[in-house]
Amino acid sequence: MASESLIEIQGLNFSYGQRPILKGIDMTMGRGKVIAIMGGSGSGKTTLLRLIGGAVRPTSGYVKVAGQVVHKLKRDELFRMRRKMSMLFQFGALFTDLSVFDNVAFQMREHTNLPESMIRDLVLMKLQAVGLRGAHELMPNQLSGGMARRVALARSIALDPLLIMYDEPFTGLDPISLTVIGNLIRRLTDALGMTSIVVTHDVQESLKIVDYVYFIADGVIAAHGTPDEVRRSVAPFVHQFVHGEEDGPVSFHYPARPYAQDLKLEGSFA
Ligand SMILES: Nc1ncnc2c1ncn2[C@@H]1O[C@H](COP(=O)(O)OP(=O)(O)OP(=O)(O)O)[C@@H](O)[C@H]1O
Repeated sequence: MASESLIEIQGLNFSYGQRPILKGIDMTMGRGKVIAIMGGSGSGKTTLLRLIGGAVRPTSGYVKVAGQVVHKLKRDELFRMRRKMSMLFQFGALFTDLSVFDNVAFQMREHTNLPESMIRDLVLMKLQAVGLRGAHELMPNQLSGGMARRVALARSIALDPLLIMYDEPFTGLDPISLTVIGNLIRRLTDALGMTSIVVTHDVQESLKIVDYVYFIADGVIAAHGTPDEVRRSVAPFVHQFVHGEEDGPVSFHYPARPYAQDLKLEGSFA
């Protein structure tokens, strides 16, 4: 029987060279859920997505997707697994010389033997899901930023993935497009029974649409919980993040020696 969780991460450690980036991460992500991963810049969020996608190997521990340990898959098995995952890194650019329709059709033509008539129906269905069926003949340079993201979203669901990973889906959007993209992530996840992982700094927007949040700081899970638990949390780190406070456990200041010492040194130059 298929397990309820799509992703299980156990004791995951990862280093770039000698530098530890992730230190003993444990996570479970259920099917049909939208999960946010938040944390300061450089805390290892994108690295975590790369580990889930099998782009890099853990130093120890593992990531299991649909019951399979990703780093133990053979090359062809990994490619097959990746076909079930979509990764929207900074909302990957569209092919500029292909129409909206052809952008969405691209992977279907590459990876399936479906007849063109069926591809047409499927592409229009995917575009309908993101509200852009009427825009299928446009070229990418005729789209607004928000529309381009919706096309990228339609393209990412072309092959009915089990999992979509979004890296910063809200960056640079106006407030209306931001809500549209957030709601689409939620609705598509529900309609297609996928799992969505959203790496984001946009706390308020993501709390509206996600089922669960993990906060990463210094390579460990600093806090986790449902949006309600996160909103109510008095943990200083979570509070600072949710309320966008400049200083707190995540320091505003780059580490420095005591101020007085620097001032004294400066004086000695006179
Ligand atoms: N290929 C690489 N080689 C060496 N170090 C790297 C490499 N890629 C990333 N890093 C380092 O690993 C750390 C984690 O990077 P990562 O991109 O996972 O952070 P992040 O949490 O996604 O940050 P941001 O929110 O700024 O995108 C950073 O300090 C970064 O400098």
